[in-house]
Parts: sequence; C-alpha cells; structure tokens
Amino acid sequence: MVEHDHVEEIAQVLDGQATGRDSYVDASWRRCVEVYGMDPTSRVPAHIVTDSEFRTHREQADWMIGAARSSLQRLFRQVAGQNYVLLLTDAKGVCVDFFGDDRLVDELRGAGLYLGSNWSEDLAGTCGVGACIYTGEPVTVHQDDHFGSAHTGLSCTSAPIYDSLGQLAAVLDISLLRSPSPKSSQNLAMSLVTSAARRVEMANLMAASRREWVLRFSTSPEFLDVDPEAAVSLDGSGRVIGATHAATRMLSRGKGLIGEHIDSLLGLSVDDLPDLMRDRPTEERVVSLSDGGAVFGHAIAPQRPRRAQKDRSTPEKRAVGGVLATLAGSDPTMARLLAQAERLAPTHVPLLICGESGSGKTKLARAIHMASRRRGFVALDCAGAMPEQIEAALSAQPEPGTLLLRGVEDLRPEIVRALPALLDAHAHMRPIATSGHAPGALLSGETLPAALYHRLAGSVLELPPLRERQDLGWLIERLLGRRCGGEMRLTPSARSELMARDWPGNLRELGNVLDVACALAESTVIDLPDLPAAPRPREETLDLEAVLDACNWNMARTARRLGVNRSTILRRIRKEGLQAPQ
Ligand SMILES: Nc1ncnc2c1ncn2[C@@H]1O[C@H](COP(=O)(O)OP(=O)(O)OP(=O)(O)O)[C@@H](O)[C@H]1O
Repeated sequence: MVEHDHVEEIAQVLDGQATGRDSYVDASWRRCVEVYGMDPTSRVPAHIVTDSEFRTHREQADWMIGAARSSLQRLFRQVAGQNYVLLLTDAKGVCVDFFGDDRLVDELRGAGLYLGSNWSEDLAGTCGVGACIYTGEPVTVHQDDHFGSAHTGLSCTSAPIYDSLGQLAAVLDISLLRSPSPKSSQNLAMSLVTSAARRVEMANLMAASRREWVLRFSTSPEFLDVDPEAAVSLDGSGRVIGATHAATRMLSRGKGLIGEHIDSLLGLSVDDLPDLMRDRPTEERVVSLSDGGAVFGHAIAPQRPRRAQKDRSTPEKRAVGGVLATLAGSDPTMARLLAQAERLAPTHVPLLICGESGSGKTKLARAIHMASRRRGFVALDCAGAMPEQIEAALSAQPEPGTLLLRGVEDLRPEIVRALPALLDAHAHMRPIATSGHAPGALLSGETLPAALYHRLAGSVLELPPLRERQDLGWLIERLLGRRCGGEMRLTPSARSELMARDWPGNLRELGNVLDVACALAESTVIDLPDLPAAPRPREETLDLEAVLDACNWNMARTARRLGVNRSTILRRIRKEGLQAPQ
C-alpha cells in the first residue's frame, strides 16, 4: 500500500503536480524516470563496486580520506549511541570511508551503507549522496524521498566537500537505518554534517598551503581563531590560489575566486596581511567585503621551509620565511641564496640576479620586492625600453619601490647612457636587474660599462639552473598542485622520467610540461604517455651555426635562444671550429 502511494506520488510529480517535497527530490525523481529509465516498483539492491574498483577509488581518494579522518571521528563521537552511520564518498558516489556501529555491520552492508557501495544517482536513484553530487548542495533525502523502494526506510543527510580549487571532491553523509517520521528530525544531522564538511575543507586547505599565506574569516570574533567559517590561500602577490567553498560564497561576486587578487575582493592588499595576524586583538582584525559588509580576518604566514638536507660541509643557514620561502624546497644552493635575499630585501642595495632563461629570476625579484615591504613596483623589459618610458614609469611612483630591469644585457645604448641620471633622480626606487649572462660575462663583455655594472650589481644573486637543483621532486609536486589542482598525481614511471630530464628551459619548461600533462591525462593520474617529449639532448640537435647566423652572431642572444650560458656557446664554437662571417 505504502509502495503504491509512493509510485502514485512519483507519477504526480511527472505530471507536474506539486507534492510538497523539497524541489531537489522532485527534480531527482524526474531524472530517475526520464533520464535513467528507472522503475520505482523494482527493488534494486545497493550497488557495490568490485574489490579492484574499490581499491582504485580508495587510492584516488587517499588524500581526502586523510584530510577528513579527524573530522569524521569527531562527528562520529558527537552522534555516538544514536545509530547514525557516517559515509565518506568520492565525487563519483563510491563510499571510501565508513564509521558505523560494528554490531550493525551486516544490516548496514545489506542497505548499502558500507564501504564500496555506489550511491551515484543513476545507479541508486534519488538518495542523499546522489542528490548532493547533482546539486552541489547539502540535502536530506528522508525515507520515501528515496526513489527506489529498497531504500525508502533510510534517512540520509549529505554535504558536499570541495577541493581548494572549487571542484567537488567528496560527499560526507550521515545516515540512519531507521528514523522518526518527520524530516525535520534530521535538522541537527544537517547542521553537524555541513559543519564537518566545512572543517574538512579547512583542514585540506591548511595542509596544502603550508608555504602560502592563508586568510581565514569568521562573522563572529570569538570563533575566528578556533573555528573559522571560510579561508583562502594566497600566493606572494596576493592572488587567490585556493579557497574553501564558504569563502567562494562569501567573497566572489558570481565568478570563481581562483586567480583573483585579494585587493579586488577585500579592502586590503597582501601587504596588510601581517596586520591580521594573531598578535592583534580579534576586534581590530576587521576586513571589509566588496558588498559593503565586514568580517573578521585571521592571516597565517607561510610556515618556514623544512630544513635543507643536512650537509655537513656547509654551515647551517637560518631558515627563510615569508614569500621567499615558497621558492625552493631542500636545495642547499637555494637555501643559501634565499637566506641572502631575505637579509638584503629590506636594504637599498641594488641587486643583480643572474641565471639561465626560465630559472626564476623575475619571480625571485618579485619575492624580494614583497619581502622588502616597499610599495611601488615598476618592471621593464630592457630589450624594448626607451628612456622616456622609464622616466614616465618611475615618475608615476612617488612611494619607495622597486625598479625591475629585466634582461639588463639588452639595454639600448641610449638607456645605458641615461640610466645613471634616472636612478639618481628616482633614488627612492631600488633597482633589481636580471640577466641571462653570468656576472663575469656582463662585466667583461661589451654589454655594460663597468660603472653601470657596479651601480646595478651592489650584490649578485646567481640562480642555479633547474638541472643542478636538489629540490626538483619538491618543485614537481608543488607546481603540479598549483597549476593542475590538488587531485592530480604522477605514476612512479612518469615521475622518474621528469626527474631524469635536464630541463634546458628550467622552471618555465617544467611548468609547461606539467600543464600539457594535466591537459592530456584522462583521469587524475598522469602517466608516461601523457608527458610531452623532452627536447632531444642539446648536443645532438643543436645546429649552433644556424642559430648563431639567425642571431647575427650575437652570443648573448644565441645563448638565450638556446637556454644555455654564454660560456657554453663559446666552448661549442671553439670545439666545432666555427667562425663568424666576415
Ligand atoms: N621557485 C619557483 N617556483 C615555482 N615556479 C617558478 C619558480 N621560479 C620560477 N617559476 C615559474 O617559472 C617561469 C619562469 O620564471 P621567471 O619568469 O621568473 O624566469 P626568468 O629567469 O626571469 O626567465 P627569463 O630570463 O626567460 O625572463 C614562470 O612561470 C614562473 O612563475
């Protein structure tokens, strides 16, 4: 009889009649009949994936299971003794983690409230997990809200968990085999499960952002430091690189948050973050929202990097903090260089940063600027710049700032002549020059007069090429996470292939290779065939003479084009006995 009423009610919904049920239930019923071709009278049992499918789902959700564990345990303790069962499913609806009463395991397994059950809507019909995946919102699917008669005894309340890039990553579900009749009996379950999902997102964002700034928000000051509502992670320039779902709702104006600059979202810039740290009273840490509202903010500075590999031959260096710390993993050369950069950042010493193309000179210059707490930042590509442009750009910066001169070996002669006077006239701008040439080559060559070299190179920072860095593995993981999203993984063979390459294009090449691999991978796993081929070893492919000709035998340009040092070009010219045309 009850079953007959249920079928009748579904028929009414299909006829467009209102039933008083939640709209997501009506919509799901319609999909079950019209899209998945299901029959409400057939008793379809729970769908359980095979053991090997389960292993795959579990492996892929491993990171989420880890991030969610303590929140699930806490939630399970909160509902202890009330016969609730907790399921964590992946974004496809397969249960990958489970907390329930051991004594009920057989019954729970029979009802599909167990590891390996697949609650996607197209298999299980209207259900909590399926409707949550479909709508992206928390839902309660209570008793005969379920479509299939096999599940109409259950009450399931499910909340989505998003990854820090805004993709649905998992569903947290709290279910009962038997429940009181009114759906409102599950309101408390809804509140518990949405809070737990929010905490999982927060834990996940914090774990992925140890080397970034994190800004957490709360509408009430007393919860700000202990149980905030939302959070974003920011790169050194203040760009959002991760957000919880609540932050996306709170801050975005209809579009996503990722890639947005914090100053366009809030009444503050990245330089203001230290004012929102815990040492200030909570009531003073107010952040204005773009809709005119305000919340309380708690900024957490990037954690210091793990200590560089113990190298007894080099003295232990002080750990670097802040944005500079985000540039390297455990590489002794980088650790020394970043410690130097950190000490030089607040001074007015002009800096020259040398390194191969793509080795991160510009990135380092920006990080030094950030660490210097200067405000204005003027960046010029020396190859194209004219003196009037430099003058205009500098004049637009009244506050102390940084003048970045990129590719200083390409300065036009008229700028070489004009630059000293420009630097004198704008002494509040600290010059940082970058060059693809080694310092010795810059000084001894025809490129820069010695006086200008010394004017620009108060201190020289030489970035190692990627093939000489010991933190390649760390960089791969970091760039993968940042460019391709937290869920992408490399197979061991793809990883060892990347570790074996010599990266003539340095970090730029690594970033591009990972972008391509992420685009080509058919799942969240990047395998060997997804990697673009490495350029063939330079020794084999280099038609040096042709490139020299194309660059009018300009060594600097040739070296840049080939991504090698000028000294490498000179050595190869001698070795191959090449001669410039007369
Ligand atoms: N430490 C780093 N971590 C992550 N990405 C980095 C790092 N350093 C550089 N990159 C990335 O590598 C690319 C090249 O960096 P950058 O422009 O700073 O190199 P460059 O040495 O100035 O290159 P060029 O001399 O060719 O202008 C950029 O996309 C940058 O974001």
